[in-house]
Amino acid sequence: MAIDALRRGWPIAIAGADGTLALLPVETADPARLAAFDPNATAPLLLSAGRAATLKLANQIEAAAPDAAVLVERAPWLDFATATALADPQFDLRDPMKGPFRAVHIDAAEAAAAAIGLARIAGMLPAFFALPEGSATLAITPADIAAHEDAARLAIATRAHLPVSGAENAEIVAFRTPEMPGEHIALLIGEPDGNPPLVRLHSECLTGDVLGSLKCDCGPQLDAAIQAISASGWGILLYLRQEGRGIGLINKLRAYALQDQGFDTVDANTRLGFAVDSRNFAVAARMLSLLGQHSVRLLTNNPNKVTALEAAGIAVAERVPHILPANPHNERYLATKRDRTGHQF
Ligand SMILES: Nc1nc2c(ncn2[C@@H]2O[C@H](COP(=O)(O)OP(=O)(O)OP(=O)(O)O)[C@@H](O)[C@H]2O)c(=O)[nH]1
Ligand SMILES: [Zn+2]
Repeated sequence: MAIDALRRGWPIAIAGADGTLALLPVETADPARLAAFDPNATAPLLLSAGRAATLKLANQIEAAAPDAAVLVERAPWLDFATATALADPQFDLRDPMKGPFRAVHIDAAEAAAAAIGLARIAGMLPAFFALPEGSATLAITPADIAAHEDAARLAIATRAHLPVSGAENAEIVAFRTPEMPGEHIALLIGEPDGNPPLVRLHSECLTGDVLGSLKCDCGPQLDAAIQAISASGWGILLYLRQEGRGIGLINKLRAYALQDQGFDTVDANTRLGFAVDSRNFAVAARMLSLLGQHSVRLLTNNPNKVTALEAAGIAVAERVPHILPANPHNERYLATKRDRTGHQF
């Protein structure tokens, strides 16, 4: 409901333990909606720290996590067009920013943090006009927002035999929660043989998986995972609906536009105001345990996947490298993964 409202450019309110915020999303608002929401033009701008640091907003923000909340004072000249330029990095290089901007204290810190998280879940830019709101307003809570990604709420919805080109003996199992927009999928390949299954956690990548994008390694990794699992006798491919490392397709494509300007995959995420990796691998652990698997051999080059799975209660008996040949378009992306996000190549 809240995601729907934000996409339509409607204000929402979030009631946290330390206060409530009424929020109008910058991405889908317009000057008329802003005037209706904030007739006195006093609402400060809620941004994320990554975005604020990019705008050279305040020194102390450099140290904050990229997806921490920052409140920017509403200077008289900070109109809707300026707010859009602050929210959306696509014009950063073209339009030098106005300023100076000043960060102000956030009273409703829990609601502010939840708002930044909700923007990511909704696949939108993390930027809102924010007004303090009395307790009479109908508001959602941070817990309502967290429920969207609560692995414990996942359940198996249905399962069916699904022969695929790389593995004829396969079964698809679909999972969902009441809140989450997308369904996660497991593809069970082969017959259990008493050994821990060979498992691949594949995060959705529409551009790579469906269109054959050469910018990343996802498409070839998907095909190779099915082949490797099939060849190993038995195992499980989890297809996780965590497009763009959890920021959604539109935001990933915004990150690609920044990469066209020369930023790498890490800096592009930060400039947009997101963490480098927003994925929640507790979801994968929950799926495996619903499938009765508590120990796996994991196909990955990403040590964070091993750590996250183990933290969520799944033993990783072995990490099996999953390295595919580079091409001229993804060479830099793979080098960035090696040099900046700890991937082992
Ligand atoms: N935000 C963002 N996401 C990207 C980019 N390139 C690829 N992705 C996403 O990254 C995810 C792919 O990561 P994976 O291959 O599952 O995992 P990994 O962390 O690279 O680790 P491996 O298991 O070693 O492959 C998918 O959700 C892609 O959509 C990018 O430049 N920006
Ligand atoms: Zn990809």
